[in-house]
Amino acid sequence: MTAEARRAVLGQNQYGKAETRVVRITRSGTTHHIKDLNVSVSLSGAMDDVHLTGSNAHVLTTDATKNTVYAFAREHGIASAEEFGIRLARHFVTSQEPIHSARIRVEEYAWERIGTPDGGEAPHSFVRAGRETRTAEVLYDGEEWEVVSGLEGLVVLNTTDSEFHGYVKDRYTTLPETRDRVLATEVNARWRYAGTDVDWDGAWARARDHLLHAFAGTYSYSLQQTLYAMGARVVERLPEVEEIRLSLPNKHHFLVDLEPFGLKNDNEVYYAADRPYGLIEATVLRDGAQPRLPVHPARP
Ligand SMILES: O=c1[nH]c(=O)c2[nH]c(=O)[nH]c2[nH]1
Repeated sequence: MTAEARRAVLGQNQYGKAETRVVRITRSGTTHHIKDLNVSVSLSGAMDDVHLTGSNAHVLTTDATKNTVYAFAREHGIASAEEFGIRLARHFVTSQEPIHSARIRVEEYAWERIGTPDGGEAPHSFVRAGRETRTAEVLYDGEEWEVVSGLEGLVVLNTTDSEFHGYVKDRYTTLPETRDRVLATEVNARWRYAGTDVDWDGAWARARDHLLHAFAGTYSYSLQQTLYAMGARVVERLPEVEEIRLSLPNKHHFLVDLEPFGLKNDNEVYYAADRPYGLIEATVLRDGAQPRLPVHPARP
């Protein structure tokens, strides 16, 4: 086929401002509150012309979408990442005819109040809470809503109650079987709600608690089994959740061989390897629910 005969056509497209960092301070007297978000806006609709003809007549600028994030933070405050995402998505789809759907992704960085020497809390001093981030993703097409909440970077470790044995032994298998190992992972989870009538902060906190309780409470024969227990606990205990997808890197802790130094190592000294790592991923659904969470989510 000649180059002239091969015609290109425009496929799926979206645009918007990615990673707008917005920090909102709310002051109630001398006590201050902080919300720290990274917001990505992604819009789709009647956007053929901008790609094909050079007409920008349908284009709400990415600059304006960024400004909207800041203006809404001022005007409406940020009650939760989900509520803020819903407000933005509704605004873009209902205020601009050519925009048919909006996807808002939010990462939230948690700040905790710094304690005071007398056991109280400083009213306006904060410390960033670890590496963990809360995530929210809102999709609105003018009719249907999809809200997916999640968390990333929640690092957990069990010092026992983890075995791993009975696996396939091919000619390349060298891993020793173990009846007692350290099990550690970084929990990356996203869960999809059935609707939008949800107590976003409460549901998020309950989901996080259930993930932690299942990790701590499961006697594990593999990280796969622990993953399923974590996902199942969230789906079974939170009626508003349809499905959850977990991505768990196995943060291997290898026993160090101390025999060259004449020392025994009875599960006491480990080498924490950072790579490569096993990557265990699965979706857990409410029985009968449609799987809609993408297996490979786009970033940001
Ligand atoms: O929990 C585990 N699951 C695996 O599939 C696996 N593979 C491996 O080498 N170690 C582990 N641990």
